[in-house]
Amino acid sequence: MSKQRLDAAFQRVAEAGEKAFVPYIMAGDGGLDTLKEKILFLQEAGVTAIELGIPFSDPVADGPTIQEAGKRALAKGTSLKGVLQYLTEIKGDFSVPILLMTYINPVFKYGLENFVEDAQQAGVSGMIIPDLPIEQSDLIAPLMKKKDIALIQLATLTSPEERLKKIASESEGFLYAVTVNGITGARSKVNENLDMYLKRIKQYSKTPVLAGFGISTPEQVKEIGSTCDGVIVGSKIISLWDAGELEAIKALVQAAKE
Ligand SMILES: O=P(O)(O)OC[C@@H](O)[C@@H](O)c1c[nH]c2ccccc12
Repeated sequence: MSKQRLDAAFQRVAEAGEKAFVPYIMAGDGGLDTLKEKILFLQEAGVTAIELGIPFSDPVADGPTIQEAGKRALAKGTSLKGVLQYLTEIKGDFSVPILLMTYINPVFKYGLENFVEDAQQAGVSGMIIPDLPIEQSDLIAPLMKKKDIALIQLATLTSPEERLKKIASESEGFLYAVTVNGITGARSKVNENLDMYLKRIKQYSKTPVLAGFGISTPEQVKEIGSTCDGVIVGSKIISLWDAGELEAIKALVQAAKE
């Protein structure tokens, strides 16, 4: 369970000579009862893990596509507690590792210990908390270690070298390399200095390095994947799912395998 499931998934990808592909979806978008169907579809498509977003009223890092998905999920009454309860019910029906992406505020409201306990019960493998800086991660990291849940850290293009080293050495599961300065959302052009940046963090990191933000085509998956261990795609997955373009989602996942 938990973190081992994630580590094993990355190991399988590496052994197969492929790149990891982690889609982001918003929990409760379309109603929480559609979540199992999405998880099973993505598992079947061959994703490495799923980043499951918890909707939040003040999502500072999210671009328009994810903000809208969050609003729809909140309108359906989705809460952190509800998501963890639902996962606890369905966790026996799939094997793909689940990573929760939540802002820290709902976690504080929940209560740190209860949250980590319930996340473990729900079978969660890892956590991404974008507004919890590494300097403050001691608040929750020891609790998560005890429950064997990975705390995934984010590196950004503007992180100073020393901080980058700290982030890279402390990240668990994988290191999330944010590839743009700004918010989430599909972009047509890839940042030109990306190559150097990804190579640099790869040197510091003991875990796989996955690039995310602005990736939206199979070509970008291949191009960016070639300089790191895999990619994360959020906004594009959400808009393709909304449009019913499931084949295009499969093509994105497939691009990481070629
Ligand atoms: O949507 P994009 O541009 O493909 O980026 C991934 C991103 O959506 C997902 O990882 C994410 C959604 N919300 C976040 C907040 C912070 C960091 C990461 C995220």
